[in-house]
Amino acid sequence: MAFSAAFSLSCTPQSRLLPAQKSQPLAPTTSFLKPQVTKKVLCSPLRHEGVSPIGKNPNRFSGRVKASMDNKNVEVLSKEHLAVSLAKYVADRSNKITKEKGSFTVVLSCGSLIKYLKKLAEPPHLNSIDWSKWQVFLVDERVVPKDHIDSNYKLAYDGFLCKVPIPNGNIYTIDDALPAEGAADVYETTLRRLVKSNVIALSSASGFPKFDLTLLGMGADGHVASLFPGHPLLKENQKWVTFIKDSPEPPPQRITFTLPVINSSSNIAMVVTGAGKADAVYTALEKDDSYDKLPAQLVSPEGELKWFLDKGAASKLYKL
Ligand SMILES: O=C(O)[C@H](O)[C@@H](O)[C@H](O)[C@H](O)COP(=O)(O)O
Repeated sequence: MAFSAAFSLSCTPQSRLLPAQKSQPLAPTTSFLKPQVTKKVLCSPLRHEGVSPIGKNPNRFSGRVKASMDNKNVEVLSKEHLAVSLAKYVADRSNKITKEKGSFTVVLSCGSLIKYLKKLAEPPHLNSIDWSKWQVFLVDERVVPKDHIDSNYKLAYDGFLCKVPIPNGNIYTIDDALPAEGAADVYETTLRRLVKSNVIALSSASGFPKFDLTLLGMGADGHVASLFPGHPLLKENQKWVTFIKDSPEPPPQRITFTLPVINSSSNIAMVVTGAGKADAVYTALEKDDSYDKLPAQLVSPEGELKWFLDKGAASKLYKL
């Protein structure tokens, strides 16, 4: 089969059965954040939930800090808490949607996102999620062999997928024997077949496939999937999956879901960490009216959009 559900790869089969790692106690690193008053602040006053003062200093808190910007759903957390909160968010949706429709279609981007999924592979989520109902897709993939260091599949498999009991046949990867055009066409054909067989829903609003949950990272330039700022692919509105041969970030050849497919999702979580992304986060969350929008600003799902940020990524939103 050209479009393979691949498990022929580097992670040893035994690793699927390894007991989950013992979770580390959470470090009390998150400080109480004050709204920035020196520039236009679109966020309502910060709410802090479940936090408690550290020692005698009333301005230092452990736990999580929540912000709500207009209607935007944003959580600012320490990296460790981010992984905990993201796992709960994914598990809640998995449990609810699996109960409702008997399956859960999940789209993953790669990069640093994968390491923040680690808590899903630990109790209680490891045992409470019905992994057999997961159908997993990659929002973009580099056109390299699946065992290549640049392969998104390899990253996702080694970092997450091989640690949870998702059936081999439910993970959809590119045909790495094909050039970029062919790999994109075959991936789209597979999505169309899965829509026909009701594995993937179709959005009645857009006519594009409607995944239950899309988990996205964002580059420092504001790119999502392999949709880069100013690139003509951002305007693609017919294809479901397309290709790029001049990616500004290596490797140059990739396939990617198009924006209408991403935006047809029922739920999207943007998971962004690091101070190097603070400018793009600021633009994406606070500059609704900019003319030349960043790809991340164009992410607007039919359902819910939630941002998970660490303090570094949120540092232009608030004065720390
Ligand atoms: O293939 C890719 O390059 C990824 O899918 C890409 O879209 C990634 O998600 C972002 O670049 C963020 O990556 P980081 O979180 O590692 O910065």
